[in-house]
Amino acid sequence: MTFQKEPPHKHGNVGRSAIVLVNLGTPDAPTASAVRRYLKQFLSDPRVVEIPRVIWWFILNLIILPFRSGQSAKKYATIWTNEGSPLRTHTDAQALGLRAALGERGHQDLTVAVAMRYGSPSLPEVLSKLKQDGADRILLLPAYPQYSGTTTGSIYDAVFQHYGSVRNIPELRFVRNYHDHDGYIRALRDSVLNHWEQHGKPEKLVMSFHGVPKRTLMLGDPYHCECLKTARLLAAALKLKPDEYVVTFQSRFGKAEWLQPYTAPTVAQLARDGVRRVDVICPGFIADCLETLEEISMEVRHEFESNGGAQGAGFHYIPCLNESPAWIAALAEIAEQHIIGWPTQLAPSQREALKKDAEAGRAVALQLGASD
Ligand SMILES: C=CC1=C(C)c2cc3[nH]c(cc4nc(cc5[nH]c(cc1n2)c(C)c5CCC(=O)O)C(CCC(=O)O)=C4C)c(C)c3C=C
Ligand SMILES: [Fe+2]
Ligand SMILES: [Fe+2]
Repeated sequence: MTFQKEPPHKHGNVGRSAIVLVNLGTPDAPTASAVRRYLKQFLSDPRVVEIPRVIWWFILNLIILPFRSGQSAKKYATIWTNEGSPLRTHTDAQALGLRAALGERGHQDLTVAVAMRYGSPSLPEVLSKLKQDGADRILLLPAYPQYSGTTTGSIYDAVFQHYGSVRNIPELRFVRNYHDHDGYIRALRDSVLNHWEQHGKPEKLVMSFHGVPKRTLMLGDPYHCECLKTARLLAAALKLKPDEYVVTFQSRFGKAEWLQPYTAPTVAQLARDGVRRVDVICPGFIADCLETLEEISMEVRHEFESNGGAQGAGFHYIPCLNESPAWIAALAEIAEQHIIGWPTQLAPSQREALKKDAEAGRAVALQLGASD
């Protein structure tokens, strides 16, 4: 193991605190080549696909990437905006909102950055940049309310791997989950109630979560339990009776069994059963993306309508929390609960002292021949 060359430690420099909002990632463009690059990195992660590496290499490179890249690119094209991928723009907006909300709570000495697990801006590049900027306390805040080894676990992997070659590692803290956090549940409840105030209440609320292979549940992944707990808390907050909502799992990939019941067939059955109005919410996604805007709002809507559901007004997709004020406030609460003890609330005199310390540190470093 070789460690990166780093400037000498700046004696007396208290350093900065930072929060990194980490989301899954998205292609750089809605083209087959950009989607291929993204899917290759994503689907090569052994946390995401647990098939022996050699076998999977052939399936991925000879079957999945050649066929899926073009198909997925067409889907991405239907949701792409002038600003780019919705997942990326919502995550950026959330980080800006979080920075402002924490500032209002007195945490002015705090950087908020965005990183993506796959694609850009990558975790290693963001963590390196934070180090250059003098951050020596970092909170990693995954954009996943429910923990899964396939998502949250993989972010942890990437962070550990990055620091494996770093000599002077910052203090690291990780948010593991917030599937039952009051602020998150309240933000979801408000979003549903706002929708119902404008459009009336449906006969059935479908709470659709991204699926994972059923095998991961059997092997100890807590994701399924955490989804069910979120659903139960949201139903209670909305005072829903058990027959007024259903929990489903979407985005199945491959031939193996995934968590059931599946979203699309469930919604089709509701239409065939004569349910006249269905609302779908995706509480596991905090930012709208391909899986919500295309799969739910287009494909699953089509399932509903082509199985006898009312055209147009019978199917409603309730958007993700995105940058809604209630969600930004909840994010700030979640972050604040994880940065206890960090010097982020500085009085002007303390900030002045910190600056002097940093300057003194720079002077020492210069005497030692450091370049910055
Ligand atoms: C192949 C296995 C996959 C697992 C396991 C998986 C878990 C998982 N994913 C999310 C969140 C998102 N997934 C998104 C897209 C997406 N997911 C998979 C596959 C698995 N996901 C693929 C192949 C894709 C790419 C699109 C496609 O080709 O169909 C997205 C959207 C990204 C975007 O750019 O908009 C999100 C978000 C979670 C939360 C999760 C497990 C809990
Ligand atoms: Fe996924
Ligand atoms: Fe469970």
